Amino acid sequence: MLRTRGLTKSFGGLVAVDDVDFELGTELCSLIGPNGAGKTTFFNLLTGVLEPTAGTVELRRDDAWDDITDASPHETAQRGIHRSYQVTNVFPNSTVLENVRIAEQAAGNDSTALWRNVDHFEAYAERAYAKLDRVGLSHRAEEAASTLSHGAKRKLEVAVALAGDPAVLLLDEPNAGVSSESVDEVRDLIEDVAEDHAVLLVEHNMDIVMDVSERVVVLHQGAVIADGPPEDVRSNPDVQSAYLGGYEPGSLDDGAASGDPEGGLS
Ligand SMILES: Nc1ncnc2c1ncn2[C@@H]1O[C@H](COP(=O)(O)OP(=O)(O)OP(=O)(O)O)[C@@H](O)[C@H]1O
Repeated sequence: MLRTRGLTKSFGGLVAVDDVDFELGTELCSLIGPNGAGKTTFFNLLTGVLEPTAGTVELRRDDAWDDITDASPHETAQRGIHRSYQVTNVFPNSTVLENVRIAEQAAGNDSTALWRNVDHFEAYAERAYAKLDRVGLSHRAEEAASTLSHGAKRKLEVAVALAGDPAVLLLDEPNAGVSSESVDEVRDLIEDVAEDHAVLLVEHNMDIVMDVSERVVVLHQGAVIADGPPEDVRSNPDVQSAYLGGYEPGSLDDGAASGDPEGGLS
């Protein structure tokens, strides 16, 4: 579906992503690692936000690999790689539905014609409504996005990322800042969208990662130090010393495996 070869990004003397060979299939794969490991930089390279120092990014289309290393963020989105952001990134004064409809319109590459054609407008609104339904927000469709709780805004972000029906979804900490009562809903949402998308998930909550992932890739100082099923990664001594630090399922209340050296979920 999506692969990198020798992908590298340096910022001056700092190698943030270091010679990464990675391939994402039709699966739910999590990318984990301590703060500063290079996860966000890796997402930025996959989506054209940053240009790599070296290496390639390729997307599978039919039976061939397309080189998208130099594609812009807009082009990568058009080609079917969508992303949700670590920081909430919605238009607060637009309605919940408008936020997704605008994304559907942008994905449809129909941004000017749309305003002249009522049928198109309604078709996009319908698709947007379906996305809201999927994330459990259709009952808030007509409210301003600013009125949503933080957790509901994260769901809206996922709905925006679903707009245009991408093949690949990159979810950057969809659970960040979500209240503890809503964690299960976010987990269910991640599992649901993985039913029909290839998903690469960055998530610091190890209970979620170990529960939902088919595969876990661990970055440390920009390099991949482990790649495999969650149970293998969890027991990998290199991963334990670089990141997990004694993590046991359900131990998050103790602050283990939070990615934050001082404990607690970041
Ligand atoms: N634009 C930039 N200029 C200089 N250094 C950067 C830049 N972006 C990231 N870095 C550095 O690259 C390294 C990797 O950062 P990155 O944000 O990718 O890590 P991360 O794994 O996403 O961390 P977190 O879990 O805290 O989000 C860090 O040392 C960071 O300070």
